[in-house]
Amino acid sequence: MNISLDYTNSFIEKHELDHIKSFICDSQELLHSGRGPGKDFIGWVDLPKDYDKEEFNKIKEAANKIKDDSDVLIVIGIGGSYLGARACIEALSHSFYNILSKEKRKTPEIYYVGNNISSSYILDLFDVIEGKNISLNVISKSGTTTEPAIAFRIFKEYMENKYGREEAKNRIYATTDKSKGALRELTEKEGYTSFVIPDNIGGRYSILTSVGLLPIAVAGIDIDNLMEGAYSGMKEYSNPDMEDNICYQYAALRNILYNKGKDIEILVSYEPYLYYLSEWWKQLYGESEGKDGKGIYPAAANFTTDLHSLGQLIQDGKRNLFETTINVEKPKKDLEIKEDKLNLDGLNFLKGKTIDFVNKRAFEGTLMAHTKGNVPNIIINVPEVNEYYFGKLVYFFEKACAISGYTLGVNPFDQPGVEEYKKNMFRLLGKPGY
Ligand SMILES: O=P(O)(O)OC[C@H]1O[C@](O)(CO)[C@@H](O)[C@@H]1O
Repeated sequence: MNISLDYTNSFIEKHELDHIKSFICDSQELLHSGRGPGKDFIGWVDLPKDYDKEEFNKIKEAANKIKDDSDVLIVIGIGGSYLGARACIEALSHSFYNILSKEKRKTPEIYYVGNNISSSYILDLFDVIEGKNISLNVISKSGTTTEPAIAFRIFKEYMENKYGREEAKNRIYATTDKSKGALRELTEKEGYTSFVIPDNIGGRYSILTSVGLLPIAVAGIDIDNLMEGAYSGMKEYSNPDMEDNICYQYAALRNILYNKGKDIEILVSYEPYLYYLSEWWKQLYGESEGKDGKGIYPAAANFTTDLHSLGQLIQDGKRNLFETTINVEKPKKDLEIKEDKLNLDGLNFLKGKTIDFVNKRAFEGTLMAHTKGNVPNIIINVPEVNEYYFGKLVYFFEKACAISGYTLGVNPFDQPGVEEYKKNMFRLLGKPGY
């Protein structure tokens, strides 16, 4: 059992892969030699082996304390300081995690703030957490991002009013740079328990650092197995021979398709619990590749839901897109369809089949239809969604993104374009200096 790649429906010929091979090889050399653009942000490459074990144990201790003394964990962060934790927690926890009874869930409810600037969202959350014991994890590498900074100001005050300043300090956990930034300064001043985001790992590559791991561990997810899966990916996906490396093949296929005018990639899944994995993936690929007037637009769709909304466009619209489907081979749970005496819905032909059996036929039918509609399809088969394979899949996407970005000729580790909206917003808000 392993993650595998199927590109038999990608409309890509062998000679096209042969042609791009040397470019992929150069990209691997750039990344592994540490001489490529953005070379100061490649700490994630060896992270699954070289991670700070002391910090890792500190994360587990803090997670246990939060599990013991809190009904709710509030996670403040945006982009790479938010999406990884949420992607993992949603993928590996109950579909209705927060509203499950405490006896069944056993771990704190988890809510995310600071990922938007909606006043209604914050005020509605106050209603949800009323009367509950709270811990707060504020996550920001720069410590200056507006959305989480505003949310933290509000929730810090909330915590201090609820618990008093001393106990609030006991319940606030800060994840930030080791020495720089406003959040680090505040953390030192207040004496919060804090976690370090390594200098050489950018936000969108930080899921397997304390950024993702603390909330993930609070949700009761086994972070040892997660790292083990990532480590397996680190070893397997460093094979320089593209023919034996599915991660490099994925990077190659995307570039070939992009060069043929397919500049939208739809990441498809048939499991709603993978919704936030797609959101995480969107940031990873969007921020890494979308620059210098280039880049594939990373879109996402959840089937079969979106077959009833986007399906028409994918089947018959402009042929500028391709699909990458995450196919979960073994469902986490399954249930059988029973016979109905009246059979008014005409579904008795499915008697004895399972819901996942139907889902898989929907996948196969869609693949056939979209391929017939000239949509190139790449399939990533994942044996099952558990900690191990989730960690491995994360590493697969991270490594493929770096290799794909270098092959595209961009620096996959910067994001200069994100500053533009901030400058305008600050000027409109009257921030000094803008
Ligand atoms: O952790 P920080 O510094 O608050 O940054 C959050 C996010 O903002 C960005 O810097 C820009 O969107 C992302 O790269 C990053 O993931």
